[in-house]
Amino acid sequence: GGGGGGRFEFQSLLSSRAPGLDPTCTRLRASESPVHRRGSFPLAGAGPSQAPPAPLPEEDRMDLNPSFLGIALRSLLAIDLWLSKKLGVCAGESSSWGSMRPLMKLLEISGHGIPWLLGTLYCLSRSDSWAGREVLMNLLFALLLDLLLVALIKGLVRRRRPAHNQMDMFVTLSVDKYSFPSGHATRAALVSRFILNHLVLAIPLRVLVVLWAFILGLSRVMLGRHNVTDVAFGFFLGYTQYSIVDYCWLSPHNAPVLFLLWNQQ
Ligand SMILES: CC(C)=CCC/C(C)=C/COP(=O)(O)O
Repeated sequence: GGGGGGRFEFQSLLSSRAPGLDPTCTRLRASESPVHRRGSFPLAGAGPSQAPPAPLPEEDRMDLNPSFLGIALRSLLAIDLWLSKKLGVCAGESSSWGSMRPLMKLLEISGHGIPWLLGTLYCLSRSDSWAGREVLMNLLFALLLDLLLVALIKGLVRRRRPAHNQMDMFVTLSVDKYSFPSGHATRAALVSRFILNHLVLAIPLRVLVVLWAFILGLSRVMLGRHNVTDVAFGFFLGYTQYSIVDYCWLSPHNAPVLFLLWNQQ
């Protein structure tokens, strides 16, 4: 990793073990030692009358798998940090695409939770049809579910934002100091799937909605707010959240109290 954050993240991966103790090596040594002890490999000078190799004990065979997984995860993390640093071209005014920063920040506001929540509440208050109210009530439920799940995962994972990020975001919650997953990416995927499923739009507008979601996700990395994996997982989570909302769809039949309460406002 070139940047401070990347370097630190690598170091934290390495320093999670005792100094000089590489778990990969430790595992390999642990796996090798019983083999050697049992003389499973033909040794130089060993006669042909040597007994056939004893099968590896169960725990030794299983022990190799986590190290492969570990190596794969560490490689993915290394690629993630490297690519995110490369793509963070609007991270500061002096960055190579620094002049695009205001535009990226405008995009950031377009996917922020506050305009979406306030906009939905406003439309709900103006809506005069049951059908419209039902869709908006579910959009509100989707937005709140999204905020809750993202805050929960951010608080559990606690992945720091990239070191090159400037923390100058418009209204944040305390968990927003963490970066995994990107709340803008979850909202972009959730809201765009919601819109595509519940609004009748002409094809060019549908394309625009998908483009907005994609560019918003990309802009998170370009602004240096997130690593690529934060955004990729955010898209996945937002897409899945829509399935949850669709499954639990609120209607006057299954949530009559909610609709009656709103009606009396
Ligand atoms: C204050 C409210 C209602 C929402 C916070 C929205 C926010 C700032 C999310 C962080 O998004 P990223 O994880 O993409 O940076």
